[in-house]
Formats: sequence, C-alpha cells, structure tokens
Amino acid sequence: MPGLTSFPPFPEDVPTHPLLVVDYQLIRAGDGQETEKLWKAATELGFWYLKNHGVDEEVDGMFEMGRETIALPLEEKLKFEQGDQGVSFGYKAAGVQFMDERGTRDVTEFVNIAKDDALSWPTPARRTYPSTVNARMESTIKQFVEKSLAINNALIDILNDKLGLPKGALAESHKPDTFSGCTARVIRAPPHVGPEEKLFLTAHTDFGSLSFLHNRLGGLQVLLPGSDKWLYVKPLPGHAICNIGDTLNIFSGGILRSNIHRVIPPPKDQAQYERWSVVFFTRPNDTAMLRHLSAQSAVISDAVARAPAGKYEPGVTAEEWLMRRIRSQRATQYKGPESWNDRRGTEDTPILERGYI
Ligand SMILES: O=C(O)CCC(=O)C(=O)O
Ligand SMILES: [Fe+2]
Repeated sequence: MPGLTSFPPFPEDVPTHPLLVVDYQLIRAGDGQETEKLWKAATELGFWYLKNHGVDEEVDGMFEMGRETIALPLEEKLKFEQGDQGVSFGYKAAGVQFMDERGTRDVTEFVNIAKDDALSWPTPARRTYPSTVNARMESTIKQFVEKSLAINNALIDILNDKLGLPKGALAESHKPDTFSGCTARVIRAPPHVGPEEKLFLTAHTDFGSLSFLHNRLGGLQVLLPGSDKWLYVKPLPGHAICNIGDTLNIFSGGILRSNIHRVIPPPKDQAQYERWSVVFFTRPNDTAMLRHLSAQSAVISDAVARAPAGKYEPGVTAEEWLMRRIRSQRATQYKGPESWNDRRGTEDTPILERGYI
C-alpha cells in the first residue's frame, strides 16, 4: 500500500520544526488546556499535529484509491482532467502547473474529489470520476469525507468561540450540505534521484479554511513568520497535520494564520521513494462572501483596525477566490515572471532576495 510501504525513517539531522500536538479527543471533551493549545497553534504558525482523530482506516483506504487511480492509463485519467478554468475537482496531470518565475512545470499528480459528489453519491453533484474512484466512493471516500468534515468543523467551531464570534457564526459559511470547494485529495510525486533541487509543490498558502493532511514521507516544509529558512515538518505515525488556509485568515481579520509551506523531495534516503499524501480541504460555501467578520466580533474588529485598509476584504465569494487561485497555478496562465505574483494568496511574508511570495 502506498501509504504503508516500509521506507527509511525521517532523518534526525535535517532542519525540522516541531509542531504543537493537539489531542482531538481532549478537544471533544472540552478540555480547556487543549483548547488553548489549538488557539496558540492556529494563531502563531497556523500548523499543528492532530492525534486521536480516528480516521486512520479511511486514510489507508484513500491511499489505496489514489494508487489505483494513478495506475490507470494516462489517456483514461486525462478524460477527467480538471482543466484550465479554475475547477478544482477531478484529475490534475503532472506538468500542468507552473512552479516558479521561469515557468518550470510541476511533476505531481492529484486526484481531487468534491465533497458534494461524495455526499450525493451515486448521483453526481459537480462532475464524474474514473472507475477506480467510483468503486470506492461508498466504501472509502464517503466515510473519509464525512469524518474529515466533522473534525474540521468541530475545530472551526472552537476557533469561532475563541475569536469572540457568536455561536455558529463560522458554521453558517461552512455548511456540510451546501455546495462548496471542500475536496478530498490524493497526491503522488515521483521518486527523486537527481542531485538538482526540485519542488514538488511550490511555496503556497492553502486556499480554503482548514486542511487535514496525512503524509508518510518527509518533504513538507514551513517558513516560520519572519524567517527565510525552510524547515521540515516531520511526519509522525497516527498524527494528521492540520493547517489554517486563506479563508479563515480573511474571516478572522488575520488573527488565524495561513502560513506559507511547500513540498520538496523527501530528505536523504527517503528521496528514492514515491511520495504520497492524502488531504481533506475544508473550504467555505461557494456563495460565502470573503470578508472579515469584524461586525460580529470586537477581537476581529480590533485586528482589522490595525491592518492596512481593505486587506481582509478581497471583494469576492469563496468560489471566485478558489477558482482564481486554482487557475493562476495552471501553466497556460504563465505569461512571464510577472505571472508569479498572480499566484499569491493572503500571505505576505517577505522572502529574502526573492521579494514577496
Ligand atoms: O503533501 C504534503 O505534505 C502537503 C500538501 C499540500 O501542502 C497541499 O496539497 O496543499
Ligand atoms: Fe498546502
């Protein structure tokens, strides 16, 4: 199984950043200390480990589904390619995104399944999928989506209360039964044998509200606020990695941090293995207007008052934001070095010698 094959351990001698470990069962039990830990992680780096989440079996099934799908002939996969218009559901072929100012093409493949399709199965809601996805919709994908949604929404509810918002304010724009960009994704990157530097996923912030990530090999790196040094996040067995994305950053007036991260080939001996990850991206309802919620929270209102005017009012819906960001990654959008700026999210950490991301 791709997620479970044995491989060399994550090396101890590479620059690594420890994340806070949040225990989901303690969060569910209303443990005050654990809630504080979640708040600290969400506001300082925007990344944390989540243990005791109870989704391990479904994650293994998702790795299997990904392997079965990526193993299909390219011609078959291309029938489901997500295309250049900003749609984020379907298959993403290797080489259709650009990765840097020079327009270098990517090497990763994705299988993206809309939450709306998993929940409405067997009736398609947004689009159709390869046979290998259909075959596991009922047995694997639906369960993974339902459990991931419940976890992310429970965490969002807690952040809602810590932000001083009225009960359920964020839940209003994250309704499970309303169309949204919520997506289950499997990612595959090839083994990397070359000595040259390579990017699997270029520096980015996540586009939605909260990401629930499961990886096995190293390669994920974060840039700490104010630093230009990339640090690995070590995969820990049984621990998911959660991170805040742009839309919670906007709703919270910047209080919740959508931090830059990237994926490079796994470190040292791990580099010769295929790298797989499974992610669930919780994103707001398509029609939700992206705007800070300062009218509903004094804490957010204070934060917005200190921020540059208009920073947390992009003036678009969640669907428009997502489409714009997905489209801006496609190689067809690459017109020269200036196209790189169009890829920016909410993050504005300067990178030394490279200007802003
Ligand atoms: O594969 C990983 O470890 C991270 C994936 C990621 O950052 C993403 O899909 O947005
Ligand atoms: Fe990401």
